[in-house]
Amino acid sequence: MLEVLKLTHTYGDQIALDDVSFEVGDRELVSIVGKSGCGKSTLLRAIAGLVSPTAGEVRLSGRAVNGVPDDLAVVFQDYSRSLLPWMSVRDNVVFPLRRRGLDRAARRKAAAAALDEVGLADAGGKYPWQLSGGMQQRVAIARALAYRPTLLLMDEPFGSVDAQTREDLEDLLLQVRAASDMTIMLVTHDIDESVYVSDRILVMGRAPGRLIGDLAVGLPSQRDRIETRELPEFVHLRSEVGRLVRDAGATAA
Ligand SMILES: Nc1ncnc2c1ncn2[C@@H]1O[C@H](COP(=O)(O)OP(=O)(O)OP(=O)(O)O)[C@@H](O)[C@H]1O
Repeated sequence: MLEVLKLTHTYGDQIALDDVSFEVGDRELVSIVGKSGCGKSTLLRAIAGLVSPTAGEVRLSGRAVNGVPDDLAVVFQDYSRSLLPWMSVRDNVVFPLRRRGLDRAARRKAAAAALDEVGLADAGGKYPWQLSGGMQQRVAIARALAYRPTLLLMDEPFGSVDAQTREDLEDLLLQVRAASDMTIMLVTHDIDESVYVSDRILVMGRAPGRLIGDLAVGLPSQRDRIETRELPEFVHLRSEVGRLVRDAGATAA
């Protein structure tokens, strides 16, 4: 469903992405990991049509991406900037649905279902600033779910919440993923997280950003935050990804 073909991007004379190619299949959940500055966000922005690559191409469902595609949603790390503080939680979720051509009743119904799915059925009338960080990120996820994208891009979505909330949100991601047809690409610094939630992990090396690993995660689809992490396959894969990231360049993550 997604093809990234010989993608190169430079900022001035700095090469952020160098000849990156891969494909992602329908309903796959693929994580991108790598040290800080290796080009993960640039790659995600190029897939989202927010950055025009210097060379190469992104194709979504067979069509070249030249701007932000209609059937795409993005969840960013910084929920406080992505949610509109003057709108209720419900209206934040409803807002992008105008682009979907839904009438008012259908928009409200879709928003209520998505808020229910993320465990915030009763929070629709509240404002984002009345919620905890983890709840605000749930709202951002509900907004993406209500939109029913073919492709969901997540850029460090759990990077601004505490460790316990992060685990809850990882489980929420697994749960919403099981209940939908979305393909998901997740940028994360957290190798443990990448192994726990993904079907596949792409590892990027830095300076310039290249793909240095593409690993299948052969864990059962039913995952448990404690038991899955005890499985030998989990421990092995976490070490393998960790080694690739560690040996990829000298700059600290
Ligand atoms: N708008 C920009 N203008 C100039 N250089 C940029 C810009 N955005 C990113 N870069 C540079 O491109 C390289 C890749 O950045 P990018 O943000 O894609 O990496 P990243 O892997 O997502 O990093 P992090 O994990 O720290 O968010 C870095 O060296 C960065 O300094």
